[in-house]
Amino acid sequence: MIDIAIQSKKFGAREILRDISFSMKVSEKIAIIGPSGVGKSTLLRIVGEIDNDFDGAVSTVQSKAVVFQEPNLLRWRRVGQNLTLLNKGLSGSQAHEMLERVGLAGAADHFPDQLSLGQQRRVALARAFAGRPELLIMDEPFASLDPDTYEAMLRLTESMLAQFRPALLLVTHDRTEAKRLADRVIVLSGNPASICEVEAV
Ligand SMILES: Nc1ncnc2c1ncn2[C@@H]1O[C@H](COP(=O)(O)OP(=O)(O)OP(=O)(O)O)[C@@H](O)[C@H]1O
Repeated sequence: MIDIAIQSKKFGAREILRDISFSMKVSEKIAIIGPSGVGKSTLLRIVGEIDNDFDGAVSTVQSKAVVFQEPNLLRWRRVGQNLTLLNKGLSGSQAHEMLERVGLAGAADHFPDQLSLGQQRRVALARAFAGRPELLIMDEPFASLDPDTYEAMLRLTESMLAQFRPALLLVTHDRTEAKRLADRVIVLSGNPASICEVEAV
């Protein structure tokens, strides 16, 4: 169980989040939706322990991975090394297998810039799942993809979630996507933001 209990998050004098509490069961998938600027990414950064400057508490999760909208690959390292450097204990052949899993067999020795943006996002997905995370955090991972690539990425993510079964905390603008990927949808609204609706899918 991962417990999130944020009493307040401020940037300077401005309060962004207030009284946001929920728990995630093992392998539970939760989507966070809400208007632009409401505080979705701020919430993810707190849960991901990237931002510790808030009032409240979140469970410490030993093994977590974060996928952002940008693939955020190390450009000067080969694709295979992008997987092994960030996942201690992952062998070169295991990295190969993960790349094969995302449809990129043979890409291990390429540099990220030699791949398309869609392929780079697949690498980011392989890197995230390679560590077998207990919690996967995704911040609008499918934004600005063309429709075919979008559908392919969504399907790949669905099948990897089913295979590896991490808990998922996903931020998206898209309610349909939220319902497709998540067991529960949490809607944030207000200023400061709090939970205005929780929808079981
Ligand atoms: N480091 C920061 N310093 C000051 N204000 C910040 C900082 N990061 C975010 N904010 C502000 O906090 C508010 C919430 O931002 P956040 O990025 O969490 O929103 P969001 O819901 O993820 O938006 P979007 O859907 O557009 O990505 C915004 O008003 C933003 O300007």
